[in-house]
Amino acid sequence: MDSSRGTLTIAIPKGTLYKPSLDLLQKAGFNTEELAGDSRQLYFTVPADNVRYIICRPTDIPTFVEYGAADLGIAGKDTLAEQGKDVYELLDLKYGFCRFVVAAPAASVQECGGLALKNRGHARVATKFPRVAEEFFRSQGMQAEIIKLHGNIELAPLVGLADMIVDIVSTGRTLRENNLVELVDVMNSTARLIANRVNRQFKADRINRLLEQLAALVDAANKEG
Ligand SMILES: Nc1ncnc2c1ncn2[C@@H]1O[C@H](COP(=O)(O)OP(=O)(O)OP(=O)(O)O)[C@@H](O)[C@H]1O
Ligand SMILES: O=P(O)(O)OC[C@H]1O[C@H](OP(=O)(O)OP(=O)(O)O)[C@H](O)[C@@H]1O
Repeated sequence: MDSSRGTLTIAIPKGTLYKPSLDLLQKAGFNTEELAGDSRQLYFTVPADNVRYIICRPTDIPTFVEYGAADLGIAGKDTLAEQGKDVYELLDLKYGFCRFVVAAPAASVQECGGLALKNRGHARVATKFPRVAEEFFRSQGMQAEIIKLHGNIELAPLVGLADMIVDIVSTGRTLRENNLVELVDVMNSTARLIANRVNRQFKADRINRLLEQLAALVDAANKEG
């Protein structure tokens, strides 16, 4: 088996991780110029690099990779933790840093006697990450009713849909501007390079080469601070 042949298909997440992902690939010597414009095209082939890029919703990246529609993809650890898809996590790319937190309205902190979670008893929790939330509350020995939402989670406790939220926080601005406070820091998340389990072997030479390049770039960026 020649494990270096064939076009490599890389799934790039649109949204927050899009630009840093293209920047990293460009630094590794890949031509990502065509993807940098404001085109609505979702599929790009760069024959000179023997690479094909597909542009996906961030939460769909693990699915494209699991099914082998992409050999590689870039996804947040938050998404990977939530979905538990059968993909190979190759590298922590160390950008897209955010944290999973439990948060509640500032006003309720006084009512519950402070930030301690245990004083809150049975709680209704809104989140985009029901699996992470459920596992967290179970690990605390707490009962929680999990309400799945698809975005703007911070709204839920402000209108009585939930007592608390489990969501990701980056700068903390969204929590602050909605008068919510962090009760618990659950887990950190950064972007990860993931691979399809079969194609990781089948295209091992190419993937290993790319992996080494990216790992060196990530290391260098980290040393720069
Ligand atoms: N405010 C943020 N700061 C830094 N990284 C973030 C932030 N929000 C999300 N991320 C990271 O970027 C990833 C993609 O988030 P983004 O907001 O672009 O898409 P999404 O709305 O979560 O995805 P989808 O459109 O598929 O539902 C997240 O999984 C997370 O790892
Ligand atoms: O701490 P901050 O820097 O304010 O960032 C946190 C916000 O970013 C994410 O939302 P996103 O923009 O992905 O929108 P969403 O609510 O539709 O998921 C997250 O769900 C928070 O709302």
